[in-house]
Parts: sequence; structure tokens; C-alpha cells
Amino acid sequence: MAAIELEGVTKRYGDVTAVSDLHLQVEEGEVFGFLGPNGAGKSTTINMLLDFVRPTSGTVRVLSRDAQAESVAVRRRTGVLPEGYDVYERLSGRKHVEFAMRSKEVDGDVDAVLDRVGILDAADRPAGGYSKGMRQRLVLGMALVGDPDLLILDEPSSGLDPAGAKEMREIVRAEADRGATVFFSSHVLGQVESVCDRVGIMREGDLVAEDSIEGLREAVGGEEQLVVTVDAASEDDLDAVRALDGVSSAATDGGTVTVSCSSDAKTRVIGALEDNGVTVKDFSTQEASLEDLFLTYAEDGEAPDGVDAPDAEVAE
Ligand SMILES: Nc1ncnc2c1ncn2[C@@H]1O[C@H](COP(=O)(O)OP(=O)(O)OP(=O)(O)O)[C@@H](O)[C@H]1O
Repeated sequence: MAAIELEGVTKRYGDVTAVSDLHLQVEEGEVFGFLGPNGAGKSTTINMLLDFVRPTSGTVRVLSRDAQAESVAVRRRTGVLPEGYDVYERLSGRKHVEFAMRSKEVDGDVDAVLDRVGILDAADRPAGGYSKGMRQRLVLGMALVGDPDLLILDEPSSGLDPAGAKEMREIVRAEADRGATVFFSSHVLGQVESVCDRVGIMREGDLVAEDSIEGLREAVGGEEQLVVTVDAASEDDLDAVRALDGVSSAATDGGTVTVSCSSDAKTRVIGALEDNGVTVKDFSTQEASLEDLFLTYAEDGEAPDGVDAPDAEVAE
């Protein structure tokens, strides 16, 4: 069953189209990473899921309910870590969690929540004295109260140090293992890569890609960068390399030849250079990373071959 369903959702603010004809479905129990650069439409989409913002057109369903007509019921079963949430400066971390439990009308072990997010030691200090990362941990703790069916996390890793970001990922995974659906936004693929079942990439209001991490990896997996250190290489030598099967590009600065090719073409590349009289001193390979792929989508909207691009018409 779908935990989130957006059908043809558009949101305009005056002349600005923040989200354009978005179709998106996230299944129950899925960890979905919602990615895109600043201004892509991520927060607007999240705000429509929670009925903080109303779509200009289209329908939004969350936990099988209408996001507008049944927003109270949706929010009761949803834990939210909003972007830029302000803590109550004078209230302790403990009071914040107690407040979250009261507003969700649930009982729970406050210490266990604070311990889970790593701030039990600071439980009785006013949250105004918390660091940015501690505030983020506190708000995550508040979102986890009552074992929600859906967790919506807007830039959850912001303000967290690497250890904190890792703990965040572990909590996300544990929540999904318990059966919760997790929908979270980020503008950095690296932070979500290891926890997501699937990602959607937004750019200027359009969903430009939607795939599993595995699918994205396959799309970039075929190509590698081969960097060959040589005595000298000419354009003729490069032409011999470019003519080989599996080679998509080759370039040189004189002392190094850089070739984009399939992994089975590497030995042919070395052979062709040597056949042309080039002395090969050394070589190394680099796999194209998912981060490179993400940047390709995020910056120019070009979908590499083989990636499921749901919306062919990418706004420039
Ligand atoms: N209340 C508003 N009034 C006018 N324009 C808005 C409003 N909220 C968002 N926008 C515009 O909608 C577009 C999408 O913004 P949104 O905040 O959804 O992006 P985002 O992907 O969450 O970005 P970020 O990563 O910076 O948080 C932007 O052009 C933004 O300026």
C-alpha cells in the first residue's frame, strides 16, 4: 500500500512554480530520499504532505487519507522534523519531549527517547543552551514519539557532525525495520545513499529522476575513468583509443591520458596506446560515483542512459 501518493500536484507562488505536475508514490515501509538543490521544491512538497501549504492543483494522499480534509488524522500518525525548527529556549529537552507526547496524546519513556538521540545527559538543561546538532537531535526525538507510521524529515542531517549523521541514518533504518515509512529530503546524496531504498531527484519543481540506488548505480556503473600516465601522447594516439569499442571519450594533457570507457575496454586502451608507440608508465581507474550522477541531474537535468527519468521535459 502507498504511504504517500501525489497525483499531478502543482504549487505556484505568484509567478514562481515551486512544484510542477508531480506524480510520486512512496510505499509503506519504504525509505525514500527526496533530493535536489536549493529551491528545487522539496520543502514545498513536504509542506503539502502536512497541509501546511495547499497545492494549486492535484491531489495529495498520506497514509491513505486526504492530506487536506484529514490533516489532523495524518499529523497524529506522522513524526515531523521540519526545516529550521526553533526550540523553546527556556524549556529543557525533557519538557520538549513531554510536550510532543502530550500533543500526540501518547505515553512513553521520555528518557529512552532522549537516550536514543544521544542527549540524555543534557535532558534537564534549557534547550536554548543546546548546540545546533543537539537541537537537531532533540527535534528528531520529538518526531519519533509515539512510533509514527510515517516520518517526514526535512534536511535531517543539517547541523550534525559525521557521528551524528551516522546515528541519524541508523535511527532511520531502525524505524523502517519497525515498519515505518521514512520520507526525507536532502541536497546531499552522500548523506542518504546508504539508507534509502529509493530516491527522487527534484530540479526546479520537476521530478527529474526516480529510481532505486541500485538502479542509479547501474546507470553509472558501466563507465569508468581510466587515467594513464605516459611519456607523451598525441591526438593520433587518442584517435586510436577513441576508435575502440567501449570508449566514449579520451583526452590528454601530454603526460596523462584520461579515458571514459566500459570496464572491459581498459586493457584494449592500454594495448592501443602501446601499439602506437606510447610508453605507459602507470594507470589507475576511478568508478563514477552516485554523487557525480546526482550533480548531473541537479545541475543540468540530463538523465544518463538507462536511468528512469519520469519527466522527459525538464525545465531549463
Ligand atoms: N512562501 C513562498 N512564497 C513564494 N515563493 C516560495 C515560497 N516558498 C517557496 N517558494 C519558492 O518555491 C521554490 C521552491 O522552494 P522550496 O523551499 O520548496 O525548495 P527546496 O527544494 O526545499 O529548497 P532548499 O533546499 O533551499 O530548502 C523556490 O523558488 C522558492 O523561492
